[in-house]
Amino acid sequence: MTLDIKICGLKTEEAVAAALEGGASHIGFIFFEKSPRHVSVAEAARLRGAARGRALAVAVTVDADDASLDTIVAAMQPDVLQLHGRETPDRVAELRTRYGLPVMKAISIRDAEDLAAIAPYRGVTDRFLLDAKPPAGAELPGGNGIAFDWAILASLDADVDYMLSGGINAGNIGAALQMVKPSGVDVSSGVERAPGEKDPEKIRAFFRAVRALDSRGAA
Ligand SMILES: O=C(O)c1ccccc1N[C@@H]1O[C@H](COP(=O)(O)O)[C@@H](O)[C@H]1O
Repeated sequence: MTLDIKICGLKTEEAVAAALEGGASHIGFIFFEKSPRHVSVAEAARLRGAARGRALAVAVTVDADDASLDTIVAAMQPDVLQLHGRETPDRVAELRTRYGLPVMKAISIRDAEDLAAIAPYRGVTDRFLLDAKPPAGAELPGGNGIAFDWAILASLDADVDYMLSGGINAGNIGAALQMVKPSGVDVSSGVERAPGEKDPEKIRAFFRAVRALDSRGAA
């Protein structure tokens, strides 16, 4: 199975181009005003245009209301909705039906007990995004550049389809994929030069690191 790679928090044409050239399967746009990666709906719509047919565009939202989601979906036409807040299973099911789009529900992980949060969403989310739990007092529910202990995932049921997220970068992707077998990985601050500023060279380095694993049959 090929590993999906999502480069998240894109704000510039240059960064989108680097992600597409690297072979990203997904590109993510953040609709969360407190984030340094926040983009306007119009900008995301423009940037995702370049990727149409090359990578799936993911709208990342945090407890967004229907009016905001209607605007995002109509203007940007995402391929996937990433729900990165406290959306309940009922809300996830409702949004999946309302927009007819695949949904990826983010679950925050710090300890093995956090895996219990997965079960209520089985059957209502198309895929999980397993991300590190933000530190106490953090403003952002994701994009904090923190990895969790991937060994925790050893007890996960084999049929849980997930992207691995949280503090992934070119330097640790090899170790991560030796330990766990996600269907995809999601990278944001690990390919930045400063919060919210993607570094095309770091994006390229990330893809080189994945390809090196691929040639050893590890990805
Ligand atoms: O990146 C953000 O600013 C963000 C804001 C609100 C919700 C989610 C956000 N990012 C998501 O978190 C993962 C992990 O980020 P990182 O690699 O640890 O920096 C990222 O891929 C986004 O999906």
